[in-house]
Amino acid sequence: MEGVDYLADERKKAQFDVDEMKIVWAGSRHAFEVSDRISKLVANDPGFSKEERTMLPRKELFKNTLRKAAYAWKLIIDLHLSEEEAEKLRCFIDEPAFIDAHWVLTSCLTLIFAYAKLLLWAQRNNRKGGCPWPTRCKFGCYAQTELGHGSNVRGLETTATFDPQTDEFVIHSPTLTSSKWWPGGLGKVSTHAVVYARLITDGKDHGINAFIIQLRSLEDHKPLPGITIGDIGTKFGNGAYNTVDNGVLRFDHVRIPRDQMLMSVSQVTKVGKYVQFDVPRQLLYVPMVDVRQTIVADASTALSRAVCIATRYSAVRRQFGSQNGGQEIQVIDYKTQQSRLFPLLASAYAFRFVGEWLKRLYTDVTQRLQAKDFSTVPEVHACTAGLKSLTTTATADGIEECRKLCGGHGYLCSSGLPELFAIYVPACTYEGDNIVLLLQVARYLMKTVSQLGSRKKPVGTIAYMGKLEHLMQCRFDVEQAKDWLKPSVILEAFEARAARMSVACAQNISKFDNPEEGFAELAADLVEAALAHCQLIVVSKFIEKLQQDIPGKGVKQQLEVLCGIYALFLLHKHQGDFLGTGYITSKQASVANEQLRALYSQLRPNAISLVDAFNYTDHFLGSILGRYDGNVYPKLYEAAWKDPLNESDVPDGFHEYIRPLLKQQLLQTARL
Ligand SMILES: CCCCCCCCCC/C=C\CCCCCC(=O)SCCNC(=O)CCNC(=O)[C@H](O)C(C)(C)COP(=O)(O)OP(=O)(O)OC[C@H]1O[C@@H](n2cnc3c(N)ncnc32)[C@H](O)[C@@H]1OP(=O)(O)O
Ligand SMILES: Cc1cc2nc3c(=O)[nH]c(=O)nc-3n(C[C@H](O)[C@H](O)[C@H](O)COP(=O)(O)OP(=O)(O)OC[C@H]3O[C@@H](n4cnc5c(N)ncnc54)[C@H](O)[C@@H]3O)c2cc1C
Repeated sequence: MEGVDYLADERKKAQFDVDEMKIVWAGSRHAFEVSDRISKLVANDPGFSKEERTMLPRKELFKNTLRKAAYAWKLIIDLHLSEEEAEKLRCFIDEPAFIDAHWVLTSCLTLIFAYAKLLLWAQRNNRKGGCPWPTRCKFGCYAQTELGHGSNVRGLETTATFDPQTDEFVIHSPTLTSSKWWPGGLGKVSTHAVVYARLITDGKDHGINAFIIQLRSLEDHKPLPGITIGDIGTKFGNGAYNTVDNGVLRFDHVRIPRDQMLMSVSQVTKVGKYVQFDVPRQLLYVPMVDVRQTIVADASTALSRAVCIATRYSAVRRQFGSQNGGQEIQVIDYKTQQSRLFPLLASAYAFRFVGEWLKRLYTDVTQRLQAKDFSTVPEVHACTAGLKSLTTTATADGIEECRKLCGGHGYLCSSGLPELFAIYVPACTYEGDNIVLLLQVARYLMKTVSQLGSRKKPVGTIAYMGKLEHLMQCRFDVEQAKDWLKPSVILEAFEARAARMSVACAQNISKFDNPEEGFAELAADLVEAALAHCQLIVVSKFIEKLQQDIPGKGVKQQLEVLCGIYALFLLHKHQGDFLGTGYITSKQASVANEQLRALYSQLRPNAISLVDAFNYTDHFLGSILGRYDGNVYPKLYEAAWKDPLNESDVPDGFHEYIRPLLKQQLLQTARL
């Protein structure tokens, strides 16, 4: 039945002001209003329908994405949307596209610009003359990864050899493995790319640098001479990331003007002299930090979508326990369902707040860079790398868990979960493989531990290492479940665990003659230590959030419950670390679990309202199971009939393949 709110009773149970929570989730009243307006604009516009996306063949799917992108672009111009509104439009259209890269390029929002802006900043500061970066009527992509090398950026093979005779670079792909492979937007759309290649002057290899290269004609869109480009093929999942033209690119001695090198860390003069600037070489990598912090901010959006679907459906779905012909039990009331679902709900909120914090940290770093202060680059690199790894792994796993939480119906595309998973899961790989990134955090931690005796005091997220003596000795000395709710207790537990794991790794590495050999041998332990450090950051930023003034009846109390669940769930999951490092006893661990169960019970009546606070439209959720009104069964039934297979009662192929078999079977039966 249309118009009935099947979840109304659940909504009545809320013990907090949902509208105020919506503002906390959005980040501010202004951010809420923009999101609310733009999400409704998209939801009410049939031009942005997603209904048939998982059923379209690749070519049609891709063309449809091009149509949506052009339509979105027109709306931005016609409605005079601001950058903030345009970014929300991109988010709520909910279709990964080449346009993601283009928007970064032209409006400071898109991916490529994120990469280019720091490089260009340095370029502006070190070089006179205009900027070669295309700003109008062009589409860009970021071409770093090659067929043979992705993680190992230093191992890239594409060459950029300077020719002083013509004042040009010759760009070349010397081997098959040097083919650029994966860049989004490259395969069919981009006219330009930022290409990472080895700089060679006078026969000498100066390592990786970035170049802006035109790839396609602006007249007929054909690849320019010497350039081979194509799409790399269909990817995992129906619809999903197949809306993006991830591409392959090869150069055959392509010439570009000298000023198309992004001279951020070094320069090549007209006579071919290589000049290294007085800036850290890592500046070349800083743009990756920009995209990683965006990915952290996006993780909470993807996870909250899955959690919203699974929570609403868990309140609608009933199994077992009917008495005297009454209704069965809502599956959300099973403790096992709660212990799988509620930590994910808590994680969505935790990732939201750590994402906000990371954005502020990153803004601070970019301001420092403008003032040529590079001191905080290592910390922001460790934070973005580590949090990108933690949040994307937890989100990808969380989406899959939400699918399972929805039982069989979660496996239908109409649940929205398979496609959400297929779109999201590459986040564990792109912009840095998650293990490779945790190893970067581990390097930072080992460096910090080795410098503890020096005068360099650890600051920022690593400040806790400054009280190492205390953290190595302290013991958790309280016994009651409610003690686990004290922020200072939780914080010390996570600090002691992280510090002890790092120190143990450092001690084990020191047993090797060669520290690099030790690092390689202990890599698995180092990844665990890095994860413990990152979890500490997330927990501590949640606790910091709670110290702010949070208006609205019951809002702060709900966030306290969520924070407790996030921290105690991690403690339960990684009990081995906490027990192994000797900070808590097994009795204290069991008391913590008791407290965790109590928090689940406190959360239960608020569950539906806590997901309503995400303020997602049914269009954005794209899920029958997650519908706001809970009207699941009639809509599932209706949707089944829209499947192309149901267009006729007798399927194509019946006469060729089924009928002869049936006849054969009939004959055999007759012979018997
Ligand atoms: C809800 C549905 C979803 C909706 C979709 C929309 C989503 C929108 C958001 C997402 C947008 C787009 C998605 C797609 C984007 C994908 C783009 C890409 O994938 S681009 C390719 C990215 N590639 C990588 O990330 C490669 C990973 N590898 C590396 O980063 C490095 O090579 C390395 C760090 C592993 C280097 O290793 P190594 O060789 O040991 O390093 P070096 O010797 O070169 O340097 C070490 C030195 O540098 C410091 N360092 C390293 N990285 C950085 C950095 N990024 N910033 C600052 N400093 C860095 C490192 O700490 C070392 O410093 P020392 O002082 O020497 O210790
Ligand atoms: C959807 C998608 C979009 C992308 N978009 C772009 C783009 O726009 N532009 C671009 O340039 N690239 C892009 N990429 C490429 C992406 O950045 C790389 O795939 C990523 O950096 C991982 O590198 P790799 O593929 O070389 O993995 P590998 O490094 O080959 O990883 C394979 C395995 O080896 C392990 N491994 C590797 N090195 C180490 C180590 N040192 N220690 C321990 N284990 C290790 C990894 O953990 C992993 O398990 C995209 C990728 C995807 C999937």
